[in-house]
Amino acid sequence: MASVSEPLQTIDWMGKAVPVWSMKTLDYGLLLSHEPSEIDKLVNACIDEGYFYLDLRGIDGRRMLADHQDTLKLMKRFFDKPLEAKNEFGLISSHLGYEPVGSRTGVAAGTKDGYEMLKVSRDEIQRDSPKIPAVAKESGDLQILENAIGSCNTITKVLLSALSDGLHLSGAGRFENQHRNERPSTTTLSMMHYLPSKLSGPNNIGHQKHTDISTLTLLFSEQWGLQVRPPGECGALEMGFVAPKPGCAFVHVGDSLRFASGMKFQSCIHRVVPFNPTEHRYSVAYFLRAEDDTMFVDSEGRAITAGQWHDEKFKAFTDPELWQAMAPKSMILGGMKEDGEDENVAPLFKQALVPETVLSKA
Ligand SMILES: O=C(O)CCC(=O)C(=O)O
Ligand SMILES: [Fe+2]
Repeated sequence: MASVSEPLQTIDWMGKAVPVWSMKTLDYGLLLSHEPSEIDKLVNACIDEGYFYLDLRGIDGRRMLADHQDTLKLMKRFFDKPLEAKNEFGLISSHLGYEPVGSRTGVAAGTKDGYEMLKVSRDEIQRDSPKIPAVAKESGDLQILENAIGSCNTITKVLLSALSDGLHLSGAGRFENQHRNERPSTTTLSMMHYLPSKLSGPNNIGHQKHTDISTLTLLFSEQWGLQVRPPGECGALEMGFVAPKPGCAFVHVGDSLRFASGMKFQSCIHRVVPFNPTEHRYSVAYFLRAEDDTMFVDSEGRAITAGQWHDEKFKAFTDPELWQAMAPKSMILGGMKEDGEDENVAPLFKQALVPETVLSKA
């Protein structure tokens, strides 16, 4: 497998030099015009890395960047509200509703996650009275959410269409045809707020290592914290940061697209660490997922529907750490292989967080 994958640079994080991995940049306008060389570059990014930047600064994508800024303002207002208001409906289903901090496993051994999350599904936003907490339904909010979901949906379908061209798929075999809006799916917009460690406490840290369930993930974050393990010859390489890039979104290939490509494409192995434990970090991920009854063959050779894969993996995300460790690795990492173990980051956090904890008790 040809790979990126020399780190261009390193960055100092918690007293260590950590790689900053480079990523290819794809141009949204060129993909929309079906420019052959850009389509080749896209297919190669999915085969070689399973992630890339998508440049949205041209006239076709700029609208999405504006929608994202509106979403960020909405999120900041929402996450500032009292827990009871945010949790008005709780988690209605795995892809719709509010998840408080600590609902899943964290990034360091023995911890839970360090973020709260509001999810609004594409199916739900198309209903007459979507079940969204009243504090995210104030004047203009619904329009903001609809615009963001609509923009993300269009962009991810443009990517799918370019990939179908690149793989010479036709008719019902094209990827877009398994992602029709009117068929039930778990497609959703997830808005995440990572708390500063002083507020989350030392036992709630980051976002565990995983691959996404989705077909494609369009991820917006202007702040550092996202790390990936690039695929290498013998398994994924060392975890390293990827830098936020102005005007660009991150795109991850998820398990469903890896399965649909017959394992030709890589799923992106990633996690989130508190790059700066004193800051609030906000990120927005649109998970484009296949229609629930789409059939795949997973990395264990099982025939499975997109709906079933989603439910099994969502359960694995929320299972206690011990159960997760006992489950086949093909679940959390979608069958992607790793070269060696990740360093256990727990001791780094212990050192860094103790003074904060002591301070807050003083
Ligand atoms: O917050 C981020 O930057 C990434 C979140 C993520 O990996 C996910 O929600 O699947
Ligand atoms: Fe993810």
